[in-house]
Amino acid sequence: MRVAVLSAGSWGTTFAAVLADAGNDVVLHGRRGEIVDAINTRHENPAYLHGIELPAALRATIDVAEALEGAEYVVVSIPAQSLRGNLAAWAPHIGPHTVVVSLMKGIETHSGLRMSEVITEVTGIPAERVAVISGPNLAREIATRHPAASVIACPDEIAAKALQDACHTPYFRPYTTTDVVGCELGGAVKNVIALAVGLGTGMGLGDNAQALLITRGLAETARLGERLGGDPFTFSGLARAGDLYATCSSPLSRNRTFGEHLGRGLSVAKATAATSQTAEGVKSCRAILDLAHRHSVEMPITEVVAAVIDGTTTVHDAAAALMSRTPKAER
Ligand SMILES: NC(=O)c1ccc[n+]([C@@H]2O[C@H](COP(=O)([O-])OP(=O)(O)OC[C@H]3O[C@@H](n4cnc5c(N)ncnc54)[C@H](O)[C@@H]3O)[C@@H](O)[C@H]2O)c1
Ligand SMILES: O=P(O)(O)OC[C@H](O)CO
Repeated sequence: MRVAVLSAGSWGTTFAAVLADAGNDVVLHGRRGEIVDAINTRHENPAYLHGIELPAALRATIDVAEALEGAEYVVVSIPAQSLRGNLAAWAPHIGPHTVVVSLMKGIETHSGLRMSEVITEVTGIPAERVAVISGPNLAREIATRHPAASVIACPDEIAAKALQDACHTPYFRPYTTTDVVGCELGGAVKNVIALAVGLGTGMGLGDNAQALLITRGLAETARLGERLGGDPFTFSGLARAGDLYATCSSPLSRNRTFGEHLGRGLSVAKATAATSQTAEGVKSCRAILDLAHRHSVEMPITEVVAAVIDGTTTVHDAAAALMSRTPKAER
């Protein structure tokens, strides 16, 4: 398959390597000439995956039209809030039969739309040709070719199966589903829960608090997912429980690390300055909360994370607010 991957950040580069290892003809688009040159000549992305050898067959270009020329799949991996603007510029170069694949885990702030919804809205490509890949996929581990699994969600099962074949390698095992809503919400909300776990870790609240946040985080994600039409099975699957667990427990997670900075007393501005890569939960948490309010879904952890990020509460008041909620039955 001829595949374009936009763009050469940590997950874009890693997934481009997976696709190249699976035997596809992959062109990766990068915005910085020095990264593109390093990928083409040294087979390394020093800015995002320092010290990891990329497949020799993987090509990179700074010219997005060149990357998109003849692509059967266009894989998009940029910060969620920049998707709409970039897509509008890229759309004229995307072929009429191309399948667009989102690797992004965020919700658009002003519209509350999921990434696949932004893609269909901006490009006019029908939902049957828009797929989402989501799961416990810490980029650096996969780039190192450690084993991982993920979920390909697409309303068209045949399209999902074709993409599954295209990205299956000895170290990357993709499953398929038609539950796009459940997969995308799982990926976006786990970032917010990882921020909460990071907050608790930074404050030194211990492992019981971490388990509390992960488990009740899963419960509030399931409430939102169910209300928006997600499949209950997805809640226990790779794109929901699996990704939540990996992100909340790994020091590689940018969201968890961002939360840790806040828990140790850094301001949002200082934590942002200390974070060179995308921590999607920081911007998406307010959009997720707005979505929850619109659909009358209670999300107490997301509520306090959004308040900490907005600066309307302190991390200590946030923890106290969660613990002083009215006791109730577990469900
Ligand atoms: N890194 C991971 O382990 C991982 C795994 C699964 C999903 N994701 C998701 O993939 C998406 C991308 O994350 P990432 O880890 O590759 O981020 P990253 O910060 O490592 O890379 C971001 C990429 O987007 C480009 N970029 C930044 N701002 C841009 C803009 N305004 N317009 C166009 N391009 C811009 C950068 O040049 C870079 O190539 C996020 O939604 C993230 O949640 C990441
Ligand atoms: O580093 P994070 O927090 O963006 O998480 C990366 C992946 O989404 C884990 O699956």
